[in-house]
Amino acid sequence: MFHTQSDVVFIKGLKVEAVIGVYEWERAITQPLLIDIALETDIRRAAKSDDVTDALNYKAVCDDVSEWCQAIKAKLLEHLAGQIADKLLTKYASHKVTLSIAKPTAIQQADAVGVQITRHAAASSDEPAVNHADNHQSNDV
Ligand SMILES: Nc1nc2c(c(=O)[nH]1)N=C([C@H](O)[C@@H](O)CO)CN2
Repeated sequence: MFHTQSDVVFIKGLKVEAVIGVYEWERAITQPLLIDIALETDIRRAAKSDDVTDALNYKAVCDDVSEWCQAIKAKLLEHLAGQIADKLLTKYASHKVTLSIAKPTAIQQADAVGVQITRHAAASSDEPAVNHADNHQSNDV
């Protein structure tokens, strides 16, 4: 089954102080991280009900991501981003997450450095995997 809607719940510039970095001196301090998140999700139920319990709650996502960053104490931004994307897809009703994590104070000559990743939820077991190359007749874009 294709996902044809492209609704997104997003968070921009979430600031988290966490232990992050590969060098010895970085393991003894916290540094700021700036995090952007886009969670693809179907917002139609929340749009109709106007009830936050029907929504993918961005406050809950901010709280979780802050806590996970501080707990993981990753060396590489790649590791941190991968772990957080996996946790978001497991916990929240989203089939695709795009996540960027920047270290604004890591490189003096740069405004920020970081990584951006996109991850998809595993296809559910009751839906056979679809080979998109074999679906030329599909109206989905
Ligand atoms: N691709 C990456 N390169 C680097 C990372 C990283 O997480 N991913 N980290 C560092 C250091 O921790 C750096 O931030 C210290 O200034 C270097 N390169």
